[in-house]
Amino acid sequence: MLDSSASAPVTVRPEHAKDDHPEVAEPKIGILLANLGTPDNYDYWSMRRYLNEFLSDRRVIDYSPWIWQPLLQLIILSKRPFSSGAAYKSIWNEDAGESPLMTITKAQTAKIKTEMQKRHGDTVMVDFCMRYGNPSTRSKVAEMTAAGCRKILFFPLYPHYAGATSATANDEFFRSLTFEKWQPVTRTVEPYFGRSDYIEALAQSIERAYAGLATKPDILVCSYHGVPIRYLMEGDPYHCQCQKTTRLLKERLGWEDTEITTTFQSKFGPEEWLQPYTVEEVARLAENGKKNIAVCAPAFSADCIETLEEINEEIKESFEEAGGESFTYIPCLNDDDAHIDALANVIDDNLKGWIG
Ligand SMILES: C=CC1=C(C)c2cc3[nH]c(cc4nc(cc5[nH]c(cc1n2)c(C)c5CCC(=O)O)C(CCC(=O)O)=C4C)c(C)c3C=C
Ligand SMILES: [Fe+2]
Ligand SMILES: [Fe+2]
Repeated sequence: MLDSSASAPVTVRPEHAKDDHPEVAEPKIGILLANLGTPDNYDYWSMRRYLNEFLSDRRVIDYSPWIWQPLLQLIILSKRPFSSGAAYKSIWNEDAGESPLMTITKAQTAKIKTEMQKRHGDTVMVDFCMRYGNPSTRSKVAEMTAAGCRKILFFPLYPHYAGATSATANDEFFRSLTFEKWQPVTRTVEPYFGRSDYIEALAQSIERAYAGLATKPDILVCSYHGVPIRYLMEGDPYHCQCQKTTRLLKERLGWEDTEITTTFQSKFGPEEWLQPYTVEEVARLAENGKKNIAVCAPAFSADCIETLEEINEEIKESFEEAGGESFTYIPCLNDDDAHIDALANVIDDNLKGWIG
């Protein structure tokens, strides 16, 4: 576990303090990165605990709990922990005893910490938390305030805003603040789906992947995690932000419309989700003669079950069964240097007035 509080906080006495005052830590600025979360293991109970917390979140599934909870507890959570557990097992980082999302989030945090300390020295403290599972948002907010962070910048690591991701991470952060006697000053970070440094990092990763291929793919499929269409109609801007990322990427790469497309994956439940669905679109592409495709996943800042298992196993299979010949998955930006630099720039832009 990455431990940014390894050195004990330096404590000072308030200037007017008598002996009956507690000591307080030297003030710092906390940068708390947040990702979605992940199970502690892939066994039935670890999976059930994780999925229960995740799928009970009303920002994710907004049905009335009177209808949803019996369905979730009695039907979904009696089956899905087995199938999801098997999917996690196929991608698990056995050496570290954790999921890829956890390993990559730790690597990102370590690099961002080095970069921020290079830029700002010891006035900043960098750490990460998860919305579901461990390390919890509440535990990290408590650690940061105890270490003297009188200001905290909370940064959900999603390029695009969605109620089911950024907003629920922020909700949990705000709830965590309710437990602090001396609440820090806080800010949350604007989505970065259109920033030129993020688009540049994406474009470079695609150019690198294409340079290593014998033949240029017929098309690049930008596969974003989906949400129900109803969420878009109720005002969630996620769809439009995803479309904009693809357009900016296409412009930066200097490509034609026919060389790149947007799709949505990971449909869950009976409602209609954003379309086209990746799993169907790759089959259609193969049937229409596009036998050589590449797929990237710009909505994910780190590879996870949805990219390593769903895209690179299920979606690839759908393409090949429809006659596709060559399927290249381009990994997420993860701890790529250009990505870390872009994230550090997002942090710096959001620290304005607090630092420098
Ligand atoms: C990248 C943005 C994401 C959006 C938008 C999103 C919306 C959303 N997700 C679900 C249901 C599930 N998502 C699951 C996993 C998962 N989702 C994201 C990201 C977004 N979700 C990530 C990064 C992950 C992977 C976590 C990991 O540990 O690797 C799952 C779990 C899959 C499983 O275990 O079976 C579900 C279920 C909904 C319903 C939704 C929008 C309403
Ligand atoms: Fe999801
Ligand atoms: Fe849109």
